[in-house]
Amino acid sequence: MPTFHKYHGAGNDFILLDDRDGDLLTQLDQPTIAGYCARHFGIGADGLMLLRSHAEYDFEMVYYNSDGAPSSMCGNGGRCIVRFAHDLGIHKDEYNFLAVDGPHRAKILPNGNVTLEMIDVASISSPRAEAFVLDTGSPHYIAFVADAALVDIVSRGRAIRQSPPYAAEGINVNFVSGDINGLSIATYERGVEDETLACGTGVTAAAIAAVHRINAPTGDFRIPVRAKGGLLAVSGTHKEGQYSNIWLEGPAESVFKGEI
Ligand SMILES: N[C@@H](CCC[C@H](N)C(=O)O)C(=O)O
Repeated sequence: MPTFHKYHGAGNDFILLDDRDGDLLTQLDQPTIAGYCARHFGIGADGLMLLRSHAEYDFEMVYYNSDGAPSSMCGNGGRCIVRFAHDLGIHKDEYNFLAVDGPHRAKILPNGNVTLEMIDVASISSPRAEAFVLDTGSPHYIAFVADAALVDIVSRGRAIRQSPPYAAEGINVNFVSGDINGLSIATYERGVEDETLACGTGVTAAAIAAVHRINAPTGDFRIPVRAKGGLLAVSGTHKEGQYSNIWLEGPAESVFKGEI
């Protein structure tokens, strides 16, 4: 097996593999990926990604949750794979890569942060007061609470994730406090089945839900979001319940590399 690389985005950590030669995908089955991601018996990570060649894009991102199953979009993973591409010598002013939810643009900012364009959002439901469900590339349940730091994330998050409307497909569950001036968030992630220190699609969903919740007038927004593993920011444009030009910004850093 090749060299592996470990990255994190605000504490959401990933194993990255360079599969530009195209050999790895078929060698990796679910137990193998889950074994690499295992915290005590493996490398340890919330997910694993392959960076693959693509004829029309700078690269393709293939993402697996730590349970070893392929999953939907990972926002922090997308930001980390851009940093990984740069570290592999793929240098662009603006990256254009393909992920499971379609093409994404991204930039490495002068301060070292990576900003990633996320999919538009046009559909938000509210299953109960102060709760919102939306898809930002991955499905998210957002519950506004008085203080996200005081919530028992694993027990309350798991109960919602396993509840009848969501049990089959799964959902990521985020507890959020604050408002459009600044949010704090804690996330229970599907496919990790535990709390993670940050979740990029969850942070994006929380910021959009915060705008939606107050029925904000048409305009642009930029909301800092404090996750347990670091500070991110979400900017975008809101017009009559449609959210577009959404960018997720935050740290994306190399941790170490090794041989499997
Ligand atoms: N950590 C992620 C989300 C990864 C996918 C998620 N576990 C799911 O299955 O939906 C992020 O940063 O967005």
